[in-house]
Amino acid sequence: MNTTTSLSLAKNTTSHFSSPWVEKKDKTVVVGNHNLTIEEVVSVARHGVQVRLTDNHEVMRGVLASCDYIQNAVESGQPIYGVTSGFGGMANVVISRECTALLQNNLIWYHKTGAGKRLPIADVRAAMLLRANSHLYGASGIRLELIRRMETFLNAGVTPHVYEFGSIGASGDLVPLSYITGALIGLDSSYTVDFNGEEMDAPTVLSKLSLKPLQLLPKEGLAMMNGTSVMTGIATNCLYDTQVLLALTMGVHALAIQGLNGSNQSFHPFIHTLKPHPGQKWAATQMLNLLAGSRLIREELDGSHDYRGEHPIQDRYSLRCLPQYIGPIADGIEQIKRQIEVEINSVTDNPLIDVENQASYHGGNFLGQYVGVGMDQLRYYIGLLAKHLDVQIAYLVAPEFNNGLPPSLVGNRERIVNMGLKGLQIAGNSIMPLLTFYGNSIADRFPTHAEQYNQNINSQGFASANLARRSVEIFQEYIAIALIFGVQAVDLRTYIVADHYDARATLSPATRDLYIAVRNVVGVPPFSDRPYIWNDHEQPLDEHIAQIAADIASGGEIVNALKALCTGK
Ligand SMILES: N[C@@H](Cc1ccc([N+](=O)[O-])cc1)C(=O)O
Repeated sequence: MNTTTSLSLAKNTTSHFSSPWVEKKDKTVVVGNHNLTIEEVVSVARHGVQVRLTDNHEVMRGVLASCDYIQNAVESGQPIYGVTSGFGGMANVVISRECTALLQNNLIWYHKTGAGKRLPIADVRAAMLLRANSHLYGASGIRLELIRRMETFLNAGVTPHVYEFGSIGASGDLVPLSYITGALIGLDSSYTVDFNGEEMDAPTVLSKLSLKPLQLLPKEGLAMMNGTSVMTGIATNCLYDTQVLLALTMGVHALAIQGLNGSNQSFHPFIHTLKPHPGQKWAATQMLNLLAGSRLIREELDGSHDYRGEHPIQDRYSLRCLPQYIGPIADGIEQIKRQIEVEINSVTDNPLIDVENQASYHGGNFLGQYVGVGMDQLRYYIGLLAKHLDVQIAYLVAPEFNNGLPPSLVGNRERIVNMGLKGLQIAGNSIMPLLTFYGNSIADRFPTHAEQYNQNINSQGFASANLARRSVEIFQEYIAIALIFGVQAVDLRTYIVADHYDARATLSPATRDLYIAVRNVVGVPPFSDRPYIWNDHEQPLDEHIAQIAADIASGGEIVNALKALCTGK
């Protein structure tokens, strides 16, 4: 078995994400100490960071003792759900000792009902890591040999094919996890995997890893499948990406405020200590940092304010109320993060074995409601962020409100046939409603008759997480569009303030890095004699959107430009 085979995830991954701020050092992630972080999961899922099962003796002893407990229970004919009984709504069926192993292998087969597209590799990798972590609490009655197979698969770059439909998030992710289990044990050649970019059947990949097909023992199939690991893996990746997108949203607003010649007074700490929600205070502080040193804003932290001709004496709400609007979103994302961290470090299985007291308990830790509700909320927050950006873009393009910028941010006004960013705004307008639509909940829409009325309450957590992945992908495109508006606006404002178009000379230091990163990524360096976009026929904006979105998705230059400011809220 070669667990050190180097991975080439970049070339074969079907994931649309890459990790932005995860430390990409060659650190091994140790599993089983009950303290996995979101960043560690992402580093394994996306960057092929190696994993190692803990060598903590207590942990290992617990795993062995839980297996012994099951063996004794089978031998003594104890009635235990899913060990000596049938499953779900057929749990009244008594399973004889002779049939207990067959029961587990059969469980995998009849859940071979996945449908739709394959999940991204990064999500399945996260799922395997979390399943192994769950089992190492020693409450599941599953052999170390089987847990080690997940370590081996992860380190060798073997990723089972899992499908996007099949889980109601009630008994955890029975169907998706059955595909992982079938591949781990080499149940049949119809279970297939991605092996560093090559498609292969499970028995073949096992032989390449010098592993033999495994027969499941009592409880093992159930222990593998009865949990939230797939939806939680997806949710972890989505949550991580959303934190980055929140930071980028702040960066876009900081560009827009400078483009609009907005005031920094509304971010004064005096205001926010009088309404001290953590998210609101965070947003105000971030905005002050993002705007510090700018030549394009109204510097009014000293409390000054002047009449502004025909314009109102204070900024409109999308600027002035930014901390109050973004605050609850930032707080909400923090709350989801805490819940996902607990879910990551949980035993999501049933029945659970208490080796110390030689007892087992029938319960429902496999129910993915925290993930279902959390991912519903995540998509809702993304929709709210998009709505705010859409308003800011509208503000930038309207000459009635934008404090002297050209209509639709036209670059070359000498050329009459020049419509500026009109088409770009329309493209953005086509995306924002989708994002608020994706903000609809799914946890409250469930099939009431699921599985003979056994799973009659269910989370839809897997569907919710899959929708969240899509929402994140769409939001990445939307932020790309918003960044183009921000960069063009600050160039045009620079011309008003400094008589040239090179905004590097006028922007705050914090947003200068972001501005330069965008210009680098689209391959249009700053000029002093023209803004980013000059004539309509000179700029392939669709290519620019794609380049920026790809950079964001891969955690590139644009994301790194905001790293110092927006981590560690
Ligand atoms: N999550 C279920 C496990 C389970 C339910 C249903 C089924 N099934 O096959 O319907 C299988 C397994 C429990 O522990 O009660």
